[in-house]
Amino acid sequence: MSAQREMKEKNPWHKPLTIIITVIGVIAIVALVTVAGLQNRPVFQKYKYGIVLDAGSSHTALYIYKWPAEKDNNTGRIEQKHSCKVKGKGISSYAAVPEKAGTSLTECMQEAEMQVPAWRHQETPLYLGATAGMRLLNMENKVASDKVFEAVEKALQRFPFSYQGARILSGQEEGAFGWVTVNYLDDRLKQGLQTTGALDLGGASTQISFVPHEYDISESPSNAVAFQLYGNYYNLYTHSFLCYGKDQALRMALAHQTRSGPIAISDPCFHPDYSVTRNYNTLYDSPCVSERKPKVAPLNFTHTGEGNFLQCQEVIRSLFNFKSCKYSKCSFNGIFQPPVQGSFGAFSAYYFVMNFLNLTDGSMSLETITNYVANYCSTPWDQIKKVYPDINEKYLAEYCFSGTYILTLLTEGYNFNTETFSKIKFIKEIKGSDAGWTLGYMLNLTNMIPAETKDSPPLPHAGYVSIVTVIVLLLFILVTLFILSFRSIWPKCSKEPQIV
Ligand SMILES: Nc1nc2c(ncn2[C@@H]2O[C@H](COP(=O)(O)OP(=O)(O)OP(=O)(O)O)[C@@H](O)[C@H]2O)c(=O)[nH]1
Ligand SMILES: [Ca+2]
Repeated sequence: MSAQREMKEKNPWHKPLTIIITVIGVIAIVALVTVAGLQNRPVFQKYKYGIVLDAGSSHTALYIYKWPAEKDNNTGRIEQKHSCKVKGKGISSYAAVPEKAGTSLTECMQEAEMQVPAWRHQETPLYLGATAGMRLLNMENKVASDKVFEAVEKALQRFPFSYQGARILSGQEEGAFGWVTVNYLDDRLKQGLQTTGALDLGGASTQISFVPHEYDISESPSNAVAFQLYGNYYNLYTHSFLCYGKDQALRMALAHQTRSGPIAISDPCFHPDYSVTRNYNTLYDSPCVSERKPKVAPLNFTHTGEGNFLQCQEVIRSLFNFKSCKYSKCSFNGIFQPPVQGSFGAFSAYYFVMNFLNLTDGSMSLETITNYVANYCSTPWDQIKKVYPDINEKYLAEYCFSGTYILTLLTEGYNFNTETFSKIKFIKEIKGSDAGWTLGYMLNLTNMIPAETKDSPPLPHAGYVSIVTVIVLLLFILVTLFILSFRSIWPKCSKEPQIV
């Protein structure tokens, strides 16, 4: 009995001190795990959302962006959650039936309703920005353009989001916001790194934006945009060429070849054996070419292909005016442009076309690419259709023209040479978000490009380290005390080695 009592007294588990040490130890471990967990927890908290509709000349696309709810005070990373391509053509094509411009958006807007949690709908800003298609319609027929906007506004206001308006972006905004998007997604702005230029080829206009090496803004102030982002200053050069998107450029090329009103043309920018009938009125129904419509012309003309890259380049060159330049340097049409500088991201139709032609591999030289396009253009149309049976024939027929146009625009228009051309990356998206002006537009309108940069965890780093160190020290002391109190009974518990 007394031996049992003695054992009990010696057993450290029966000492109040041991119990206290154990309790404190457990609390310390729980505290350590909690602090570490909170400090390093993944950012999967609630999100906020923003929606931008890109009403382009060829089609409209809806983009939903999301960012961590507690970080919308400028520090959270914004990413694309979802995109939806509106069926049919761009809103400017509904000039004669404006209501349809509104209803065309319904499906994508319903998708947005599903994508954004219902409890966030009311606070989710919704923007619509229209680009070159509406710029042209506005020039051509202001009343029709206003009606399209009215219909679009009415349609968008029916949805539960926080509608912030629909408007036409200036070419300068379109270029600058594309540049912001690319550099934001690449984390170049936050880190103050060298920026990347942005090349956007749309259907009706094309934009070039970059930070030049030495830039005398005063030479052409209308091409300059000054930014202060994350504490850094940027003097951006940007220009948008209306009518030089790939659809309007093709119109201009066809207009050039039909200027005398022939019944047939043999076009070097289309494949040999290609042949379609085109309507004169349809071709010349755009402010980019309407003034050049031949006085006397039949209703239609036969458009056949010839597949000759060099001659196609000649036709394309005729769309540019390289002669007049009142500045120190010009791109074309008398527009000031400093020499291209640094790396570039080329997106939208630059990407669609170069990706189709398998020319997005950065290691290919300008010469290889040119030879490839020349060879592609000379391939007969029947053969092309056989090789690509699943590709929309309208797109397929135009890749020869588009490839040649892209090369001519970049080299002779913007003056990229063999060396600088290799710094162009043809991209669709960056880290899961599409390259384009929409993200930059939303960042600007929601004031989400901050002056300060740091993501701050709940505790400052020094505080976190101190707390963890104190807890670890405490644990160490407790474990030592624990071992010491156990040692008092070890001799009894341990087995003596037995000599047999
Ligand atoms: N091959 C191919 N072409 C496409 C695709 N999507 C759009 N395009 C064409 O590429 C060109 C440019 O498209 P976008 O960048 O959407 O042009 P947009 O925004 O409608 O036009 P802008 O208002 O001038 O910016 C147009 O000629 C489109 O018809 C695609 O998936 N594949
Ligand atoms: Ca566009």
